[in-house]
Amino acid sequence: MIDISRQLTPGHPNWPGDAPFRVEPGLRIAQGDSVNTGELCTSTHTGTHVDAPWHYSDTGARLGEVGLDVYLGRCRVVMVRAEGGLVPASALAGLPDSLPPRLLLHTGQPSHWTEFPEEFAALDPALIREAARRGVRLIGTDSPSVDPLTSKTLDAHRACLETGVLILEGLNLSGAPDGEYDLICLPLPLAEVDGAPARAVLLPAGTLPGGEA
Ligand SMILES: Nc1ccccc1C(=O)C[C@H](N)C(=O)O
Ligand SMILES: [Zn+2]
Ligand SMILES: [Zn+2]
Repeated sequence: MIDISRQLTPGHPNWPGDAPFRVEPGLRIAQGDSVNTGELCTSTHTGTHVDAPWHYSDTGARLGEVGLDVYLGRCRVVMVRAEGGLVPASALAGLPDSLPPRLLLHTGQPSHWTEFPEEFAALDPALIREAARRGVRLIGTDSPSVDPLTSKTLDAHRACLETGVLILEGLNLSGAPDGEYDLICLPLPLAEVDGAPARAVLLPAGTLPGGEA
C-alpha cells in the first residue's frame, strides 16, 4: 500500500490567507483527566483534500451530495511536466485513448511542504477536457490547486465543472511510480461543505472488487 496523503503537522503550510492548521490540547491524563483529547482547526483545503463543486460554483454540489464511488477504484498515476506553469493536454499523448476513471498527476511536488509552494504546476483546461473525453471522472494532483495561485477565473476548476470531473488536490505522489492502481480516498464525512481533508492510499490494481470501475 502507498500512502499518498500529506502528513498534517501543526503549522502545515496553507493556502495564503486560509485558517492555519492547528491541533489544540484538550484534556490531559497527566493533569488528572480520564483521557487525552485535542481540538482540530483546519481549512477544508489543507493538505490532501477533495474539492466539492460548491467550492467553485455557488450552485455546485456540496460534499455530502458527491458519491463516494468516484473516490474508490481504478486509477492511473502519471508523471507530468508543466509548460509555462500549466500541464498541457499533450501530457496524455503517450497514454491509451481510454483511461481509468481516476487520473492522478504527479508534477514533482515534495512529500512535505515546509512552506506553501507558490510556484506549482497548474492544469491547462484542455488537459481536463481531454481527460474527461478519455473517461476520467476524478483528476488528482500533488499541487495545492488545479489552477495557478493567482488565478481569478479558475479556468481549470471551470473545466472540471463543465465536464463533471471531480478534484483531489495536495496529494503526496513522491512514493508512487507511474502505473495503474486501485485508489482509496476517503474525505472527512462533512456534508454541507466545499471540500474536506482526505486520507488517500494506493493499492495494487485489482485489489478492490469491481474491476476497472
Ligand atoms: N483556500 C483558498 C482560498 C481561496 C482560494 C483558493 C483556496 C484554496 O485552498 C485553493 C484550493 N485548494 C483549490 O481548490 O484550488
Ligand atoms: Zn482545494
Ligand atoms: Zn481546487
